[in-house]
Amino acid sequence: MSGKPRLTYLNGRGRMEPVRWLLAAAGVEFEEIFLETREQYEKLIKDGVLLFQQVPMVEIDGMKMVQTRAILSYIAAKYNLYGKDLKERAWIDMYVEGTTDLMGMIMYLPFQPADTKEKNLALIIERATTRYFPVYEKALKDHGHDYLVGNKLSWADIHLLEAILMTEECKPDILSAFPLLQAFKGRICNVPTIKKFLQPGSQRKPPTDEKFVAVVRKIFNI
Ligand SMILES: N[C@@H](CCC(=O)N[C@@H](CS)C(=O)NCC(=O)O)C(=O)O
Repeated sequence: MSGKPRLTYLNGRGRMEPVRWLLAAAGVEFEEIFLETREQYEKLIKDGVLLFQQVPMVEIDGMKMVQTRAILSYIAAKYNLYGKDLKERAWIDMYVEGTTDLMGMIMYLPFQPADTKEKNLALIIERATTRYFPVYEKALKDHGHDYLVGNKLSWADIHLLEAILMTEECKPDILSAFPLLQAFKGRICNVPTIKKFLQPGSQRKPPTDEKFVAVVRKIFNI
């Protein structure tokens, strides 16, 4: 093995995308193994590689880590993106859980039946603009710094930018009533490692399409 973290998942966003974002923002190169068939997934289970028979799985520092949240907090702590003390960590956790909830709604949208999609899209837009974004807008205002927590880039900023870009894919002008989030987006997109990740040809994955939905259904029998 090269020493680089190795990510095992499907060739799409899903639950692995925040891991790709965090590693890329930390400036860490990583390798990826893409599951394309049910057989590949079953072999990993048979070989005892997946603790709970689920992916994402990330090989890092001699561990085969599963559970997205555990993977992300390990990477955040390892690369100094997890605050300077317990209180900063608690704030980062709260902000990240908020963006995780919002991104979860968006992640499931392409898997929903056509007749409920429109209703759920409207709910995502409502939740983003009335529940989640006001919190981050106020946090930036009250805090008065360029970042959500402390005066330094953290996992919370990286996760929020990912969520902003995902919600803009649902509604391009979704930030129109949030001037501080617009400025935040501009700043964080310009962090050199993130800027690189946002360029075409990076390991960032495109929005989930019908083809990817079909692969997910085939591999996980859903
Ligand atoms: N709590 C786990 C959930 C992982 C999960 O549901 N993974 C899906 C793919 S995105 C999976 O492996 N599904 C197969 C199964 O649960 O049997 C995490 O956050 O990583």
